[in-house]
Amino acid sequence: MTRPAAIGLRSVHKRYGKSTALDGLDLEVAEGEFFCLLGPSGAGKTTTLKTIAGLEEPDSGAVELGGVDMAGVEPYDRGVAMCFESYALYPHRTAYDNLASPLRSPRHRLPAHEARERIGDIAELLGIGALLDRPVGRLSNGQRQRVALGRVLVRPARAFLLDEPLSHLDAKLRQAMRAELRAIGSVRRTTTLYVTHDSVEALALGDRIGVIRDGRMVQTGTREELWHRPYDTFVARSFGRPRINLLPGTVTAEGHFRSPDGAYELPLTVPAPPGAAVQLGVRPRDIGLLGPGKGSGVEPAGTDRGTALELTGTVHVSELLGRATEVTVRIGGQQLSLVVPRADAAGLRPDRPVRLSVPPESLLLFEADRPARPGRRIST
Ligand SMILES: Nc1ncnc2c1ncn2[C@@H]1O[C@H](COP(=O)(O)OP(=O)(O)OP(=O)(O)O)[C@@H](O)[C@H]1O
Repeated sequence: MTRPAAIGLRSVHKRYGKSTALDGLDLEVAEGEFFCLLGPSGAGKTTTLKTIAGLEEPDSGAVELGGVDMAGVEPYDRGVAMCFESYALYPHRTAYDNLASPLRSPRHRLPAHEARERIGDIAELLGIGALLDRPVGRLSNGQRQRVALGRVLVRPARAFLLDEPLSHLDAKLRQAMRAELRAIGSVRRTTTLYVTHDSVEALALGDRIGVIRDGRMVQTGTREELWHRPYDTFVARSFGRPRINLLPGTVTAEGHFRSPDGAYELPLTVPAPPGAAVQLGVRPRDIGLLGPGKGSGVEPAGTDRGTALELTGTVHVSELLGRATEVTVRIGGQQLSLVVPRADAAGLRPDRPVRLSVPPESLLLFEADRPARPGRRIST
């Protein structure tokens, strides 16, 4: 028999007046898994956590923890620990006291020395070990946020529900904390549902990631699945900076992709219906720079470089991104963004022709976007 999911949401609906927060949300988080819920503002992420914690009742659908329906079960009895973005701490008490208070409740009471050890370990990993004697009111926002996170992680729970717990930290600390967070013993042992709108964070942390939009789960999967086999253009756009290039065009009778002005055609590896309006997806880091071009327009598939496809365009702009350069190239009426090592881009000049290589296996094909629905990926 398979174990029931640690957290299961079955077609959960939740409205606030006229606005729909959850629109039939399904979610399954396995025991011990670190699951990241990624979505833009207003997608329903916080509502999802509150519904699991029992702070909100679903209008319909079910929330299960360990296979048990939670309808009518009080938040306190659900055994989950939640950290809000707007954290509630006792400002006049020390950081230590704030961390210790969950361990004083009858349910989680620990012998004093064990509590001290646990608090010390977590404070150390969160980088607040030296601040334990300070009143929380005298800490920075970022320090306070770490105390709030520590307060959740310090007590045993069947699941941690974390809502943007690193949002108030500066970029450097945030990156360091990401690495630390998963190393914390209690996090390693405990099912964790982690909400973020930052795709880099989701990719770095999640065993699996769920992409949520308008109160529905668009896709769940590993980072590889979401990256290489995105369900639609919304998921494809959610990962990778600069964003994936999505080039509108049509499918020719021969099954090629054709740009709207006919400036170029590329052979496709997936069968698509001739005449269909599609979008070709290619990530900026998958495109190579072959060197200056001889003229503008199209060059057919190269034969000397294996199966790489070649395109010729003109340089529009280039922008430094640390050690790499983002180059925008115009091909007919379309623009394509690519990221190349800084040295490779050194000789590029605006309005000069360049030749690009595109590995055919990196191409993704999507239906055209419709106003209410991002185009779905077309696969074999
Ligand atoms: N208490 C409430 N009253 C009215 N509307 C609400 C309430 N809570 C949430 N909503 C609405 O429900 C939708 C989902 O909100 P939710 O806070 O779950 O989104 P989110 O993905 O967490 O967004 P953010 O990243 O901005 O926190 C939004 O349209 C929001 O305005």
